[in-house]
Amino acid sequence: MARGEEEPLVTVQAVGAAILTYWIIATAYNFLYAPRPPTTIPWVGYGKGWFAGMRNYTALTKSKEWLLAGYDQYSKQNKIFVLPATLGMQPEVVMPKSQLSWMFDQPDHILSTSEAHYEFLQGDYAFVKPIILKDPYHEHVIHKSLVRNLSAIIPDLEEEVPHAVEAVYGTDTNEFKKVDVLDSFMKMIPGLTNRMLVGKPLCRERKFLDAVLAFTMDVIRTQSSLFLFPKALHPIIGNLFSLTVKYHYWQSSQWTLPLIKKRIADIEKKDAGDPEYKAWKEPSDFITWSYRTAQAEGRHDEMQPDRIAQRIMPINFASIHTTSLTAYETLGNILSADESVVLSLRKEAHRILQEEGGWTKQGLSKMHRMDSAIRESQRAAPIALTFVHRKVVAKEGITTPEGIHIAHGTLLSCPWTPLAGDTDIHEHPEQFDAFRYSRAKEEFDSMSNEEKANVDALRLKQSGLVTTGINHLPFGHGRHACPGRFFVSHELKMIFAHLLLNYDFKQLTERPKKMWVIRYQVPLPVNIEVRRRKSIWTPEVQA
Ligand code: HEM
Repeated sequence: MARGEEEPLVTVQAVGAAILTYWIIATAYNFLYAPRPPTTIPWVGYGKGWFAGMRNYTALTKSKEWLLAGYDQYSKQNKIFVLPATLGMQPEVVMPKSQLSWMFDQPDHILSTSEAHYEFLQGDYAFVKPIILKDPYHEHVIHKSLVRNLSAIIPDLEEEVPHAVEAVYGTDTNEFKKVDVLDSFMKMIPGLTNRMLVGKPLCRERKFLDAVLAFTMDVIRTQSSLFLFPKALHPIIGNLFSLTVKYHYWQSSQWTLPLIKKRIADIEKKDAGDPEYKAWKEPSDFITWSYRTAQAEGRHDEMQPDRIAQRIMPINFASIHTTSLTAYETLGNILSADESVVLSLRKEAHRILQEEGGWTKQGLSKMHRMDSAIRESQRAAPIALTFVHRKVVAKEGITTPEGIHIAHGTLLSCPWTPLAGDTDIHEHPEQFDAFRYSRAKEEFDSMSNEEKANVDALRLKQSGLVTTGINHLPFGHGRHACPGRFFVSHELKMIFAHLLLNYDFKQLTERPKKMWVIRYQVPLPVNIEVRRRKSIWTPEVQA
């Protein structure tokens, strides 16, 4: 530099260094002040101290190993332990099986589900407005209405499933088509979910479905990225990420708002006794359920069209990825199992369809084999290491049955993956045994009445896809267990029945591989070959 020339105060390097320093300090501050489980209980991972904490933070592929080790060492002795924080995720106090019922029994003002969801899903930014997850009224609506209206939904699904399947798997009866399994379900499920949420014809509008799907991806991006940023930066970064959330919501609302407004106007006319509406029957979908529930409960805020339109989005979020992943695991598992599995499932679907003349609630409840194959897939290929989180919201904290005090703000969880693979609970848990849960039921069905009298039929029912329990947590358990699971059960059975009866599949040579990053299974691509059959499968015309 020439003499007399002054060095600029602000250089690119100086700004970069300042940002990096701020980042490190703010992240360390977060790390220090985040609610920390007591150090008096065991921690798995590299340990509890500062240095160990930093190593835990960056150990992206270790959580599974740690959780399994903690489960063997502590859960089996009925003790809690801590799964450390990795990459901005909170540390979790993992509850042993013996304390799960206690955990599920705690009231919401002591252990909160919605607070755990709010924090995990970055509710300040990820769902258009914070109120959507702060007061999850859509969950209340689904809890109250979905099961009650299932019978009406079945004929809708029966009509929608062939449409959704054909749009993705095609109708070519000559050539096998290569299909990416997860991608295929991600294309099918939104239409089916939205048949229940907004009805036909909107559930078939590709631009609307694309907006909804883009929204769900925005949520995942916002939620997972914000973990990487210090909390002090969330108002800036979170609001930036939420721009795409708002944009895709806005796109979807161009379709939903006119429909909701028209529905409300129709309902008001019907309620006012308009003679033209005497024969009008309000459609049974999420729009009507939301409006009617809010009306009955005097929730004027929840009767507004834009609020109902916003509430459609988190339900789509709760449905699309979970259902698609479950279907992906199931298809991968049944196609890589012995060929007799597909044959057995086909025989069952064909028999029930013949008996019932179409899909009915009764017929679907008799699909024991398919029910078992889906439930077994959930067990054999869990999508997350720990499930069903609860946040301690009691200001004074909570004391566990072991007598350990856990502070306000701490996260509790259930060790789902270790439970699913526990040899004390399941015989040969490493195997995918498609009919693990249906053999006893089929045996029971073939018994005489005298023989049946000696069997605990209730126990048999408890191994159904929709039955939750401390040994089976893919749909959660207790008051907050997934209210969508009854819909999912019908939806998936109809999809698989339709696929197996109308399409041929080439078997997979091995079970799809799994990869775990932090606490989640990353679905690796599974490609299958599929061809439309010339005629529906029957035991007589198999080829
Ligand atoms: C295979 C598909 C699905 C899986 C694996 C699944 C899983 C779960 C789990 C584990 C929970 C409990 C979370 C907790 O206790 O912390 C849950 C809650 C919930 N699910 Fe699902 N879900 C699925 C599909 C659906 C569908 C289709 C809907 C809507 C129609 C839905 C709506 C909900 C709602 C509203 C809640 C919150 C319940 C509450 O907190 O009270 N889910 N789901």
